[in-house]
Amino acid sequence: MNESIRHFINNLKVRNPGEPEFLQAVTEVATSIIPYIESEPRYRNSRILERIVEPERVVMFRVPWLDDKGEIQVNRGFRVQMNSAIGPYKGGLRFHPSVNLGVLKFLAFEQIFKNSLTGLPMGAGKGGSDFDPKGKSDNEVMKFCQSFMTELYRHVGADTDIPAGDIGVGGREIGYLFGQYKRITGAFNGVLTGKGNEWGGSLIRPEATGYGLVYFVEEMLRTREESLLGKKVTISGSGNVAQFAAEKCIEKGAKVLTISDSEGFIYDPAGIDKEKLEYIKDLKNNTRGRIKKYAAKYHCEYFPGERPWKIKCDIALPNATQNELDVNDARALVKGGCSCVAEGANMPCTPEAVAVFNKAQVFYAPGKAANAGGVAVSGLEMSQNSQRYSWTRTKVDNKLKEIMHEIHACCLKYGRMADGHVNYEQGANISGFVKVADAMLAQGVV
Ligand SMILES: NC(=O)C1=CN([C@@H]2O[C@H](COP(=O)(O)OP(=O)(O)OC[C@H]3O[C@@H](n4cnc5c(N)ncnc54)[C@H](O)[C@@H]3O)[C@@H](O)[C@H]2O)C=CC1
Ligand SMILES: O=C(O)CCC(=O)C(=O)O
Repeated sequence: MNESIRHFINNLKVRNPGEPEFLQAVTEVATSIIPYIESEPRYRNSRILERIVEPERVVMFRVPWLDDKGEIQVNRGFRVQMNSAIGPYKGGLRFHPSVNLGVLKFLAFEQIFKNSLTGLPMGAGKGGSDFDPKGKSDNEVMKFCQSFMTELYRHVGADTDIPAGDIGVGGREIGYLFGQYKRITGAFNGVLTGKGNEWGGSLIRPEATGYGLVYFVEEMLRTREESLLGKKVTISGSGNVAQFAAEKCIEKGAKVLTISDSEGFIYDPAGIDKEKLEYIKDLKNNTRGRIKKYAAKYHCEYFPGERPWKIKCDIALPNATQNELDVNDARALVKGGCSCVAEGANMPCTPEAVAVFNKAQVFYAPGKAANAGGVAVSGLEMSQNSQRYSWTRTKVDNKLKEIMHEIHACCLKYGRMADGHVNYEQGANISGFVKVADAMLAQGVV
């Protein structure tokens, strides 16, 4: 680490105590951006990096609600409005007990570069609550969402800040949040994305993050004249991203061996086929049960409390949560012959794990590039809402493919190393940074 990077990170630590995930995300970006900025005095002199790590605004609020027993529950709500240089704040809401300000700042920070990479006019934000939807009735989730939106509505808007889903926030929650926004404001507009198709949603938005991830993997494989056909894939998570990543892998002729939840993973050596995937979707989206039920139904192994990275594979797709793949997992993957890791989740690989992949010259795609398909189709949902029009499934899917292709090209542009290896992390960081930095320069010191 050079002296300027060390100095910058030390200042950051002092200003953001108790926020390890935020420090991790910024350190990763600063390490590739600072050497670039040193060769571009206009960015250095206008202190773009110092400004970009400060949220433009943070809103934090009380979320009281009544549970099914009539007892009062109190949660904490947040919205981090990180950067609006290239468009209105845009990014998901996470409902999970681990949510705190530092986690949301890391996610909002990543969103700056990701949204920029999509090529669409979207700034960056992220929000959520420490509310845990697990084990709650539909009525309780609705009560919580209504209370959450009763404060959030004054800070968001179709042209100012457009939230969407993330962990614990899917179609059900977006519906309750939208209903309450409409009730309070009287406005039916595109304030949220991930809406249902009947009320302003875009076709392909539910699929977009997982499909986009697989399109990105295909782009990487194509540089080695390879395809997904016959490849063994391990996947973590069993939520929105994992389900549709698995679906697209199966469609492309790959064999999906694992899927997981926060209690453990299943290993199905015969491969998860379409029918088994439908079972997983029903289990997770409707009955909201645990993944171990899959092992009982399909007579395969279940590993309680473990993550799937010890299973030999060609491609690994971490699709659950941050820091779920550590240095030992990375070593096990490399030893098992894995040659491609693409992040469906945000920051699932620790920095030490990424170092192992780089050293072994394994393809490694950071989430801000590989999972950008979700927010990209959210951007397309905003365009359709502005036009008061709905595009076909094929049109949205083709646009998603084009966007993933372009993001891959951006990574190549700034990430190609002297030995020919592509550092996708560096490529994504610099490419995402340049557009936002130029917009900030043009808009003066604000
Ligand atoms: N939904 C979207 O469009 C996008 C999501 N992402 C990221 O993808 C990841 C997954 O999000 P979704 O699939 O939307 O959420 P989800 O709520 O649908 O599913 C989350 C999955 O992760 C698992 N999980 C959660 N915490 C865990 C933990 N501590 N350990 C192990 N597993 C855990 C859950 O069991 C579940 O299978 C997150 O990192 C999210 O930020 C990134 C881009 C867009
Ligand atoms: O679709 C969106 O606006 C949010 C997606 C998201 O939260 C993410 O990219 O991590």
